[in-house]
Amino acid sequence: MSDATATHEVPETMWSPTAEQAAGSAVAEFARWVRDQRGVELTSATGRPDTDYAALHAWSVADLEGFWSAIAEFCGVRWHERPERVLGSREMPGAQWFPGGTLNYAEHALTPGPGRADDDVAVVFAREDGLERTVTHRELRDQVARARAGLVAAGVGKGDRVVALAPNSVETLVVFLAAASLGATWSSCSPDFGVRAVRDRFAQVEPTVLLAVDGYRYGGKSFDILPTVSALRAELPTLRATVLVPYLDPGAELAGATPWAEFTAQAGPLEFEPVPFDHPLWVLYSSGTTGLPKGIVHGHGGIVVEHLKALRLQTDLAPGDRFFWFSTTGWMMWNFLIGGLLVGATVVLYDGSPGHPDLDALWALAERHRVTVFGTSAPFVQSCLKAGLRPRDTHDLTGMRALGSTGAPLSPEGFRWIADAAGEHIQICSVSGGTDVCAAFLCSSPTVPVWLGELSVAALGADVHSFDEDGADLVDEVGELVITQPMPSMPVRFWDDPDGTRLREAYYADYPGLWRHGDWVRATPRGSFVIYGRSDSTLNRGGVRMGTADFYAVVEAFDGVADSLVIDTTELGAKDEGALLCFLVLAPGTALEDVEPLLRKALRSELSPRHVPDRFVVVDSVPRTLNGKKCEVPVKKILAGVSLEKAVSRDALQDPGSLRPFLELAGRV
Ligand SMILES: CC(=O)CC(=O)O
Repeated sequence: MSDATATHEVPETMWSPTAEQAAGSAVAEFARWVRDQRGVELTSATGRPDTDYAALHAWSVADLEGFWSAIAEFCGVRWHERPERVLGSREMPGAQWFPGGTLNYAEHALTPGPGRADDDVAVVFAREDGLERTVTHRELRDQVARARAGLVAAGVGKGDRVVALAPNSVETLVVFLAAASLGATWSSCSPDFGVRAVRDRFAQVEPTVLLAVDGYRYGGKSFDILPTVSALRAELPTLRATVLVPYLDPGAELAGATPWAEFTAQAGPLEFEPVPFDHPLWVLYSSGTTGLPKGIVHGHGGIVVEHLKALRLQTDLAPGDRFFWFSTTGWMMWNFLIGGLLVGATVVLYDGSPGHPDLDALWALAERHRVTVFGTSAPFVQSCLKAGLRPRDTHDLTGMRALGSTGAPLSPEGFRWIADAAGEHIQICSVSGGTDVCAAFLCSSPTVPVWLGELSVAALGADVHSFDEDGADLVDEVGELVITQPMPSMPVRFWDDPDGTRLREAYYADYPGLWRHGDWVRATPRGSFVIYGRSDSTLNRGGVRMGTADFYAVVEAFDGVADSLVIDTTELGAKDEGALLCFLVLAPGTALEDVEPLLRKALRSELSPRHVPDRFVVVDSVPRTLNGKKCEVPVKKILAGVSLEKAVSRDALQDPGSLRPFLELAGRV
């Protein structure tokens, strides 16, 4: 694959830790700890092995057992039964982590530890209409114990499934922790999901209890979802109870449902069922644009050690920090966000539109609640940039030390905007991984600089490679992102995939025994990475292949372009065979004639003449999944003549109507 943007020069440094910051970080403390406690002498050329991330990473993948056992001990994993060893089998798929060990996720989130006192705030909750609430660690434990008693009364035990059609709110978190404490398995959908999308997910896991709200607020409007909840209950015959949180209307009721107040009326004991390391903690779902969404099962232990590592070491999160990431309960970033509790940080939950009443809302929230680590998506950064926002001029963001971005590659302009408009003191943590591992393969470290347009490092314990088609390593060339050794948070299995066929097909078909993630990536000689988009939606122009992220970075840098979607129909025998099509959502007041010549010129000079689209087509909106990802592959299929039903599950989309122009183009309406 060629890479038209790679200059092979070291890009501008956007942020760099001071020597004191680096040495004072938890990751440096960990490096000193492994030297002192485990006798690991890191091979470092810098003279400061504790802040030499490359040396630590090299050890973490050369000695997986040593590394993950050190993480478990350094981060204080609470074993009930101690594991016999770290890795039983290391074969992928099917690696056996910490066999014999038992533990419980909820115990890690709820047990007081150094630096977190009972009366410290565990959770800050804010809703877009101004409703706010804080919950201390003591209150959170009490609430979880009550919900646990409620679940027990409903007959929930180890291995049962508890599902939630509920927002990013305190009640949702409480019931998740209560379910986990019992060894029950959790699954959640955001309340804006339609009945079919929720049924396609929840019916698979045959839940015992459903947690639901009466409605939600988004973009200044209230949405009553009681009809959805009723319809859903009718489709889930295994349900023994529905718990209703009166989230919008304090008087809301649903026949046959247990009101929240009644469900949590009993003060119960807070106990933690010890479960095996790979016992199902939750089921997440693959984006599910076609067929039934795949249920990705993660284990208690895998998530505990992965999130401890990611949050304590890579993010430097600790008690006293306030951790925010904009997410709904239908995206894995919710699961990652609440992991802040594992390291004693305060988690800041936000429910609503990130753009209501305007794009300032989350920056105001960050100031009001003194957020220290602020997470968002690359499209949100792009929107703020386009809107000309300068939050540093209107808010005190001096306490914000890191800004995380994910969901799509963050453009170089996005990096510049964060430094310029939010603050150059902020470490830009562009991270990439996926629902599949509920984690990032590529991320940041408090000991490593941030280079323009790059993800600073491969995560510790993640053996990340860029491979060519023959499985040879590439440096400074774009290849397939491949993980060559097991990680503890890889799926324990897919739901209802008894012989593992679907799991193998999803990740292990191309490079047997190795995890192919489906992203284009360039590994730089500095140890940093650049993501070029999904490898299954490549732009292939006369053999010159490029990820779509490059394309969007050029096109969406124009003020007149609000959103875009690029589809290369070359390889699909599509109706428009061989055409590169660029769909544009134009900003108000912009005409295609104004921007098209400029876009052609910019794409020609910044990418290549082959990447100038054959046609630009104006559309009202870009089809996105419920998690906000652009539907490149489904649209490509529609244009190739695949039937709508096979190309995409309409209920998995934010706005199924957004498909219409593509169906028209394919001559289907
Ligand atoms: C960490 C991630 O990879 C999140 C996402 O983009 O879904």
